[in-house]
Amino acid sequence: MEKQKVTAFAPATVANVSCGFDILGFAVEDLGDKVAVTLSDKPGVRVTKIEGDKGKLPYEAEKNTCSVAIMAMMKELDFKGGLEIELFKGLPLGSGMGSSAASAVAALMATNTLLGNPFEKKDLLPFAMESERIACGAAHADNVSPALLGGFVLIREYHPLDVIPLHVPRGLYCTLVHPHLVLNTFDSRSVLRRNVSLQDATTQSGNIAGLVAGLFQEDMALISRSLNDVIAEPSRSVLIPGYDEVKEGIKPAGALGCGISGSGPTIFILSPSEEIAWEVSRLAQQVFDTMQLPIDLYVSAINTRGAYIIEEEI
Ligand SMILES: Nc1ncnc2c1ncn2[C@@H]1O[C@H](COP(=O)(O)OP(=O)(O)OP(=O)(O)O)[C@@H](O)[C@H]1O
Ligand SMILES: N[C@@H](CCO)C(=O)O
Repeated sequence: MEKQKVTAFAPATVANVSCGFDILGFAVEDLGDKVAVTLSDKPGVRVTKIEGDKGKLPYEAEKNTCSVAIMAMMKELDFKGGLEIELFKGLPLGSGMGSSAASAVAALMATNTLLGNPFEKKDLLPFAMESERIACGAAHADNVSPALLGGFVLIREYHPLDVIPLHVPRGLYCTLVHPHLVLNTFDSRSVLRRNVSLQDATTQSGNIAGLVAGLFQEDMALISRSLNDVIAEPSRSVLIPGYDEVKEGIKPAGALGCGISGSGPTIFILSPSEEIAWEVSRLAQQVFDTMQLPIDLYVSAINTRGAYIIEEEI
């Protein structure tokens, strides 16, 4: 029987993971956006409801990442019908937790199911990337890929797109420290140096290769040594108060390392156990209490499921 309305969820994601600028990301559990898509007799795509955004997100179909992604999909399918979108934001905007990506991926999952699954899950990625272009000016895939597929995902190449799911080591936990600041990805990209020295390119390549090997070998010490970013972190960390203090405090407590989640201001910390992930969250809280800057803290295993359907209504 034909479905009329489908609701989907897509999780928060940590892009870059230090050394993997624009080419690596992982998904987080529980936190995320929900999108419901309903068939309509009126042709075209409309955003009819947005909750949880404090009135900040656009209803115009050409500006909201949900509708931009769906329109890219409809164009590919030559689908001329009507769709209505309801967005329930669980993620803060401009947080570095892949907020724009989660909306787009949830919208695509719901629409794909509503239309009878014309695409495999991974084939939804190009449509989600179009929405990132609208959100921040660059069609980067390091949030949308893990939001869709779950786990750690490597984008080996963009042209043509070559997306590689990686192994998730047992016991790996993540702490997210979200200072109450807004950093738009567009602005955080504009502070990046346009050129990278040969030495930095070599260092970064060694670390990304080491990180990928460390994930597959479940070698926590190798993961720890590889969490080092010489390309984006030096320009961006100065925009995040408390970043250096958190970085300094967490390793003696047993964490593997930390970095800027996506374009910030959220800081991600990787730990080899849930216990250590909670311990470093308390350390981060102390750092920000001293500065009297409010934060939200999340402790999560790595989400290996990615986006999923919550409900189908007939
Ligand atoms: N459905 C949507 N959800 C979130 N942001 C959206 C949405 N539609 C449009 N936008 C726009 O995208 C921008 C938010 O994206 P931005 O990339 O800054 O945040 P983010 O996704 O949390 O960060 P990051 O990509 O670093 O994880 C805002 O300018 C917002 O208006
Ligand atoms: N790779 C992107 C991720 C944004 O979340 C950036 O660092 O700008």
